[in-house]
Amino acid sequence: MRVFLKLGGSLITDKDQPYTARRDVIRRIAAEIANCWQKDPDLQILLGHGSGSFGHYAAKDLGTRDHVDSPQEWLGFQKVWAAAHALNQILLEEMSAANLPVISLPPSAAVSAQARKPRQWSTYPIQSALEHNLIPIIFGDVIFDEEMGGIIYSTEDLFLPLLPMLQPQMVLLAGKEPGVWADYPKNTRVIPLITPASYAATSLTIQSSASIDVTGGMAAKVQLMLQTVQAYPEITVRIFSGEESGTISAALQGEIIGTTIKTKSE
Ligand SMILES: Nc1ncnc2c1ncn2[C@@H]1O[C@H](COP(=O)(O)OP(=O)(O)OP(=O)(O)O)[C@@H](O)[C@H]1O
Ligand SMILES: C=C(C)CCOP(=O)(O)O
Repeated sequence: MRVFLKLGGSLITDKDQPYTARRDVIRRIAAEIANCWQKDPDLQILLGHGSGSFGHYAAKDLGTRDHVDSPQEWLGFQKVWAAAHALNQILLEEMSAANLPVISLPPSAAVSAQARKPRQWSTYPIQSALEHNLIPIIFGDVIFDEEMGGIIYSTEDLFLPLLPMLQPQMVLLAGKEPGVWADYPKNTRVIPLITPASYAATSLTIQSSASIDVTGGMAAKVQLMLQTVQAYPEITVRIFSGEESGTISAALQGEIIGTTIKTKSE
């Protein structure tokens, strides 16, 4: 089984406190992944992580989401890069401490874009790492763009172009919400299943993040995941909370959890 797993910034950082990682949560998740990894030799994981109160805070202050031009903005671009990579370093430390064979393949060094569309990405290292039983890590990062100067790709933006080559069976997005709320921000009812047809037929309240965030929060996540299942109907997407112990391993083992996005009902 090949899985793309995103650890959302809302889970691995305190998104309301600048530059604050939740090390205890990251450590517990690393142990859960390690447990699944040891039990299932066929499990292949592309691990992605969001930027939470690291990259998003830097990007909000410096305005780097869609365009970089002036010398000042380029210095801002570097600051967002530094923030995103600082969080990646913490992830690497905790995953390595759990004996997971992680290898970080930073998108800023591998991807180039043109008018926000990925133009070039040498994905062979990711493919080769997966085939040789390593766990490649990618993360929301700054990207050099031939037209816009610099932009930011979220982890979900990065997952999308990798689908045709890597063909995962599942895309798991773990955050702090138990799923997609039908009645956000009242938050009394999680939507169990979203299909392209059900999404088109309902007017759901799916919005951006309540915290500082430059990549569109839940609204962008759901839209990108609908694109995912429309293009690759065999993929199952789950959006769920990784807050409770055992939820990441349950999702990795294929349990139905949170909100499922699929072309048809299960
Ligand atoms: N209908 C909804 N259901 C759930 N969350 C919603 C909804 N509408 C808006 N949101 C907001 O979107 C947030 C989730 O998106 P966010 O981008 O913060 O997740 P993440 O991927 O964990 O973070 P990051 O982008 O830092 O990696 C929720 O915490 C909430 O504030
Ligand atoms: C803000 C930066 C650098 C990346 C955002 O990626 P995301 O947290 O996956 O949305």
